[in-house]
This record gives sequence, C-alpha cells and structure tokens, in this order.
Amino acid sequence: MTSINIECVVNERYRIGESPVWEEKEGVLVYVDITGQKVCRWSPKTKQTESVSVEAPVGSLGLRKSGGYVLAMGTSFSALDWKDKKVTTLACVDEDKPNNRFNDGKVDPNGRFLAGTMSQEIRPAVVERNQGSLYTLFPDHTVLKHFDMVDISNGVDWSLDHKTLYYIDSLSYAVDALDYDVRTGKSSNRRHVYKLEEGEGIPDGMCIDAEGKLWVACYNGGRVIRIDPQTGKRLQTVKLSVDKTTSCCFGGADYSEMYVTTACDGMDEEQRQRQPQSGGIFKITGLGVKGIPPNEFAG
Ligand SMILES: O=C(O)[C@H](O)[C@@H](O)[C@H](O)[C@H](O)CO
Ligand SMILES: [Zn+2]
Repeated sequence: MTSINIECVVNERYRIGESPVWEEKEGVLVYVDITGQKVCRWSPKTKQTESVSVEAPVGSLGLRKSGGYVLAMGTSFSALDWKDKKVTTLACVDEDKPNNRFNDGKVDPNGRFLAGTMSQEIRPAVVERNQGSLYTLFPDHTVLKHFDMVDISNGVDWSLDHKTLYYIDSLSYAVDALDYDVRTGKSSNRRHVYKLEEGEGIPDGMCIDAEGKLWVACYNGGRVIRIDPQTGKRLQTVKLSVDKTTSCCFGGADYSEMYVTTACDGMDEEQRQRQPQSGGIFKITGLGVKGIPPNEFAG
C-alpha cells in the first residue's frame, strides 16, 4: 500500500477552477476558470500553464475528436480551436433566461456533450432557484433537454456499463442516478443514490473510477469523497488544505493520479491568507485506484 500524497501543482488563484480533463495525446490537464473566463492547460512535463480568455463564463469543457475543445459557455455550446484561440458557437440554450450560464459538463461514451445551466450566482452557492436545466449537445449540434427546475447543475458521469447517468444538482445535497440509454442519449427515472452528511459540504464535480465508484468534490467541504452508488455508502474521504474543492478527474500515467480543481471566489482577505492555495490545482497520488480515459465529442 502506498500512502496518499497531495500536492498543489498549479499555485494560481483561479476564481473558480473547474472541469478538469486529462488530454492524453498532449499529456496535459485541461480545465476552466469559470468566472475568470479562461480555458487553461497545464503540462506536468514543463510545469507551465497556458490559457485562452473567452468572452463569457465558461462552465466546462470536453475534448473534441476533430481537435480542440467543446465548451459550455455563457448560454451556448461552443467549439474552441486551441491554436487559433477561436471560439465558434454551435448551439444556444435558455434564450428566455438572460441571467443563466452553463456550469459543469462532460462528454458521454457515445461522443455527445452533456452540460447543465444555472442562474448566475449572487454569491457562491447562492442563486435564484430552479432556473437551470440539463442538456445534451449531439454531434450534429442539435440539443436535447433532459429536465429543468435545477438549482446548480453540476457533476455528471456514467457507470462503466454506460446504463446509468450520475448527476449532481448541488443544492439538493445529493448524488442522483438516472437510467441512461446510450444509444439515444435519453435519460429517465431520476433518483438519489447518496445524500451528503452534515459537514461534508456541497456536492460539486465528480468522476467515476475504474471500479465503478464515484469521486465527488465537496465545495466548502475541503475534500473529495468516494462513494459506492450501488449501496449508497461512503467508502473514503480525502481531505485537502483548502475548503473550496470544486471537481476532480483522473489523469497522468495510466490514469492513476487524481487532479482536483479549487476556487477562491467569495473568500475574504482573512480566509485567503488562511488558505493561500485556494484556487490552485492539486494532484493526489497513492489512491490505489485508477480512472478511465475521458470521452471525446464526436461533432
Ligand atoms: O463550480 C461550480 O460548479 C459553481 O459554478 C461554483 O460556483 C460552486 O462550485 C458552487 O456554488 C457550489 O455548488
Ligand atoms: Zn461545479
């Protein structure tokens, strides 16, 4: 058994770091700073970061098979060409809700991109309620709405057999499961599989591991927790030195390392001094479990 080691590998003050994705081809971690309106890449080899500024809050990204990234940004699904730094709109949502923006998202096993919306935060975790929806962008750029009445649409991922979609609406303090038809991209039968306990914080981003267990980053909880969606039990808690842990993904050689994004929006001077690495990117090694490679958007 190796022991768990946690290191802040990118010591930046991202306002809301989110949506970490390991891009194996380039050997880099890609992620967004939502309110900082940036798409960023960090190379563990060079220890350098690169970023592209965009014109709206960018909630999440996915790798794109044809190159570059698919973004859930403002109230649009867009494509980012990394070399030209060019953003192209693919589809728009929530056109009747000008105060909404996209939040977390992920590419499904069939190359579709799922992402949800929320009302822009008044302050962290405070929103006008029920304004968000969960959407799928298909490779032909058509959009499917799964459901509405969401507060803060957050983490998504799929079971290893692709039959279940896991989903988090943060203010429900729960992780949900839905039946997922990977052939059509439709979802049904939403139910809770894990309820967060007092003190765990607010469920935010998540990812599945190679054993089918879910890792959930807990905002204001300073931790990632590993849960068994079959039994509804928490299996493990890994605490970090900052409270605003927002999302996690596996990456690195063989997907054996975990990367965790964090935020600093909403912290006052005293809190920032107490947790100076808030907003940084952390690497956790020694978890003893691997992740799976991210899917790529097929459109
Ligand atoms: O990153 C996100 O998902 C939201 O945009 C953030 O603002 C917070 O994490 C959220 O408020 C906690 O649920
Ligand atoms: Zn989030």
